[in-house]
Amino acid sequence: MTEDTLSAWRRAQAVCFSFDNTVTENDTLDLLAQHLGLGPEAAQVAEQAANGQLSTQDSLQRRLQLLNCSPQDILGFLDQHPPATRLAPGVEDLVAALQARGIVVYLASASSWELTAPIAQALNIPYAHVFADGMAWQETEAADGPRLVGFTRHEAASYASPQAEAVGKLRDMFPYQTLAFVGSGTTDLEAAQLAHGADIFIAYAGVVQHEAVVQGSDWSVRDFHEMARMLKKHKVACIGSGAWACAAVRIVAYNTLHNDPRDEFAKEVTMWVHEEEVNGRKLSEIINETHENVKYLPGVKLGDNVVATPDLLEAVSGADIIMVCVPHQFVHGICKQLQGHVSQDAIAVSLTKGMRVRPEGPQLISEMVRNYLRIDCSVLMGANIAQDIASEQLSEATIGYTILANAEVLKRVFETHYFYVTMVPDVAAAEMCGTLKNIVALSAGFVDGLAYGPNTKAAIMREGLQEMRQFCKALYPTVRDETFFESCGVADLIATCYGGRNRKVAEAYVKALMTDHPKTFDELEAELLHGQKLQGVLTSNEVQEVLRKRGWQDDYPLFTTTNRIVNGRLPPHAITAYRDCGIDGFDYPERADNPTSSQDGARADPLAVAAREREAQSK
Ligand SMILES: NC(=O)c1ccc[n+]([C@@H]2O[C@H](COP(=O)([O-])OP(=O)(O)OC[C@H]3O[C@@H](n4cnc5c(N)ncnc54)[C@H](O)[C@@H]3O)[C@@H](O)[C@H]2O)c1
Ligand SMILES: O=P(O)(O)OC[C@H](O)CO
Repeated sequence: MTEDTLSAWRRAQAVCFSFDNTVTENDTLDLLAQHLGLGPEAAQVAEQAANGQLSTQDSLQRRLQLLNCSPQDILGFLDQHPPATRLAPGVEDLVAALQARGIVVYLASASSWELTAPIAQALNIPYAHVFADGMAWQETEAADGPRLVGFTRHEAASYASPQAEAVGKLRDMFPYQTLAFVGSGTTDLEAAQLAHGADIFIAYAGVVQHEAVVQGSDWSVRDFHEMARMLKKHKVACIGSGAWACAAVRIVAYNTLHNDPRDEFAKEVTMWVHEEEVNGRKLSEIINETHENVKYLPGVKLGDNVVATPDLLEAVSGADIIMVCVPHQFVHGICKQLQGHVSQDAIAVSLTKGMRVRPEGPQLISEMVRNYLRIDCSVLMGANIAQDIASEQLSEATIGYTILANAEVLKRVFETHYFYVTMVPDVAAAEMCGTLKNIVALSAGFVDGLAYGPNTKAAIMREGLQEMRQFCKALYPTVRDETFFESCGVADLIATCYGGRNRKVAEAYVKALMTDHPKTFDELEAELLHGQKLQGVLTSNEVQEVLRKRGWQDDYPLFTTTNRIVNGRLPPHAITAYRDCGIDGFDYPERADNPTSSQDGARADPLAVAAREREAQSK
């Protein structure tokens, strides 16, 4: 096999298998003849065909005449020869491996539909992907009931064989860039060699070996497992190495090593590290030596098969599953660097919670990845506190997808016994929920800082969820209500409002204000998170910019009140008066220099506000 053939096999978008002696380990009509006690006679006809004394069509007719069978004979045959007993060794695994990679599998049969369909079913090939003629029956005077007289080639058939017709139709119907055909007989080879036929022909010689067919093939195999082994394995790379990135990579690295029943993933997982020095050493070197990210997820072994690199392009080299998991303000810069350097066969999945605001409007991170890298991008969102997942506590997540086959691969790479993954065809809602809950987490943190009880927090979370849904629907009208009940929706909101970093820092912000030592969010982020990043403050400013530009502020009272508290325009206890967007006397006008840019992370100075409040109180 040449490099070109291997490359075509790995690129194939569709594979069409021939039937007899290819997916089955026998010729079905010969087996039927044996079942009816006519084996030697049928073998004689087959030999004449092989010697060129009979054409394929004539040999088929001769065998059917010989069989002279009834519908009951066919049913008896199917009963005694169940499909599973007739499959060629390894074909089931190969078909499953192809389908697992999103490669479409077809079956082109010169036998009849009635004999082909059970085999297709055993291989999980949908009937719509099966090409076969039906059986033609005729009442005869000599026999008591109808007899099989032929296969119903439809009148319009302009191809020499059903296999050729299948290849021709696939070419007409679908723009597959690479179509592979697998067969064992001369009609298979002819079908593949049609003008605009298959891109590669693979001779399967595990049951019968025709020298001319082997000679005419691009690749000849005796074992379907060899073809499965030659399929490209998915290689995963993670862009990011913070707390969640590491916890997620740890799952993936475990799965590629220990939980890969289809053998579809390369064992090694690459992780891009935003390089920094920790205790005088490069973090990427520490990770590669200790298999632990001592700064962002200390005490947790990631897996020996995780390879850290500070080189972004090296990280994605050869990867075809790209996880994006960096704080959202950095994704744009990273996408620009990756543009043109990512395999066009790759798929991406964003674990990042956040959005980008451009002059023309908001942009989902998945949309940005899709636009820059020109590949499909799903999202994985959910109630996923990194440390809890790293300690293998039961958790759930939601994959939002546009292409189901990609989501299915992602589900297999992420799901494990403590991490359950569901899939929804709703990228926008899943991603926006993950983004917006970070604002509500700040609101909840204010409530905690003020030491209010569960009723108040529940009220704030309820309103938060309502505004999250309203905002999603306003921007993406096709989002589905059901998505808000998935892990990415209400569950993530609950987890974040009780256990997240945004909540923690917002609580500390209030407590610091209430003592006489107010601190900025930046100071608290550095003090409490040790390098981890707070997303809620930036997101609040970004969302507020959208609300302001569209005149929607009054329609989102909790988001707006939270934003005013974050920027020091309202005191924290205004959170409980969110319905009025603040308390009379505290509703400071918008500042002209309101910092909303997510790129530089600039924020308003709440110290000035606290000073104003103290001054007002002392008057
Ligand atoms: N931590 C969690 O529990 C959690 C859970 C779910 C989702 N998320 C989301 O995942 C995303 C990533 O968060 P995380 O927890 O993995 O990270 P983190 O907050 O733990 O760490 C911050 C990361 O940003 C990196 N960084 C700093 N400056 C950078 C720069 N200029 N360019 C690129 N990277 C830089 C740091 O090296 C570090 O890896 C965020 O959107 C977050 O909301 C986090
Ligand atoms: O710690 P937070 O507030 O960034 O939230 C973490 C996760 O998003 C929770 O699912």
